[in-house]
Amino acid sequence: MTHSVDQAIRIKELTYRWPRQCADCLAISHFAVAHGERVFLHGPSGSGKSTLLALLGGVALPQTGRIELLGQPLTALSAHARDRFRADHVGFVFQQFNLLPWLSARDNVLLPCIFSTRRRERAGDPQQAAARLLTHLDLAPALWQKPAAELSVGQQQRVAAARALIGQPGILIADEPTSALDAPRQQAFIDLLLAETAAANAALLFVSHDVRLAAHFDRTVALAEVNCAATEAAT
Ligand SMILES: Nc1ncnc2c1ncn2[C@@H]1O[C@H](COP(=O)(O)OP(=O)(O)OP(=O)(O)O)[C@@H](O)[C@H]1O
Repeated sequence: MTHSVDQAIRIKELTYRWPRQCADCLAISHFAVAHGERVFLHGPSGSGKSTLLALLGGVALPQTGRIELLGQPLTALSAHARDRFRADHVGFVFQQFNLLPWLSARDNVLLPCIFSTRRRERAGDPQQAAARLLTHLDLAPALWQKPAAELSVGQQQRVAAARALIGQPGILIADEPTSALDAPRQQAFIDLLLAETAAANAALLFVSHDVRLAAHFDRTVALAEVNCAATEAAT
């Protein structure tokens, strides 16, 4: 995709309050991530990181404000169109992986290319792209045909990363993606994430508690710096 706008992620005057809560969880006047920029976002447990990612994924909608991804305002899209947009342009690595347990590791990686023609086209040969990513993530070929449910947690995390990266989405969002990996694999995982996002000029928003990882990224943001709801709740 040709990026005609300067920011991959742009949030303006956003507020979000969970149902039945009496205070906003998020109040962000401005937050943006440029194309090709790799941002490390951190904050304590309960500070709203996953809530922000749910909004960026279009799974929840803000009560006020605007979220633009690759120049597309998410709130202007129907639920179906948001799902389509996400499949085409956003790769997610979730804390809980969300792999389909009965599908093989390789078929899980190929899923975005089934749901999105754009991802399939950008992958070139999807089978080869899946093999390349799984190899870079050090998942032995003997495991590629195994159902995801029979993989270790660390192996599932790597499959989830390959699935997010296949077909070069313009935005990659990773929520605690290295929590189940040992130190050498954490490093390999982050190296691959950075290399793949650089190759695609994709924006990377990497969320983690582990601030030791921040040094790998272009910019570090504490959610409390941009979330005024946190300031209000704390005063
Ligand atoms: N479904 C929900 N309904 C109501 N409140 C919610 C819901 N999910 C999260 N919250 C509240 O929103 C706030 C932010 O939660 P969130 O999960 O976004 O934090 P987090 O920073 O991702 O935490 P963690 O690092 O522990 O995953 C918390 O106060 C939480 O209780």
